[in-house]
Amino acid sequence: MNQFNWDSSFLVDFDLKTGKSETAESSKRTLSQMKDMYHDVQAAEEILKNEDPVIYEWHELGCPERAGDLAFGTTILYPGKVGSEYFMTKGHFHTILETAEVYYMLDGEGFMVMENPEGDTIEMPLKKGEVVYVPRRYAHRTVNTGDKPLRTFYVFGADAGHDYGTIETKGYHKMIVDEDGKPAVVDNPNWK
Ligand SMILES: O=P(O)(O)OC[C@H]1O[C@H](O)[C@H](O)[C@@H](O)[C@@H]1O
Ligand SMILES: [Fe+2]
Repeated sequence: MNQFNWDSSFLVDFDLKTGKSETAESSKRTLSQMKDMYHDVQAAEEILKNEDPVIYEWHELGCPERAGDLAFGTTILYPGKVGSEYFMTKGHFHTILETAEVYYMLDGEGFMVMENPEGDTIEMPLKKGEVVYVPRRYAHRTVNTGDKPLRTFYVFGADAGHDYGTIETKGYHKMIVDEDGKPAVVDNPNWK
């Protein structure tokens, strides 16, 4: 569904408090759809016995995947943990690896966890009012270390594409866990 004319101008609503939009389509990922991304599989199974929580939702405009266009929207990542690991997005490389992205932090606190194919990693702490620049070639995942939703507004080159497979099979080098009530960056023992 594409209700916007990307060859003309248009206006769209985004509520910069809630991150929600009346117009943009919303999609969600629940724990059952991404339980294998978490380190503590047993903790994930325990939660899923009682409920299948929404981990995050995002609003997008169905931008065509054309070079030169800009895709943008918002993501709302809910607070919570699976074992000691904070709720996070699935994360992806861009299929066109040389595509950067910016995220403006509307609310909340957390980390942008990034890594490139060479294994260089960046764990950038984020708080409300900051813009994080995700450079070309870096996979990116948002982690919510706070107790309220982490809300971001994002923009990236629309032809970038999403490569989920690499992260699904290899995982990330680093993970963000709760250590005595504070977020800590640790090596992911499951990294392949
Ligand atoms: O693609 P995920 O890692 O699941 O995150 C979901 C969405 O969140 C972000 O805001 C991105 O900019 C989107 O491109 C992405 O599809
Ligand atoms: Fe991206």
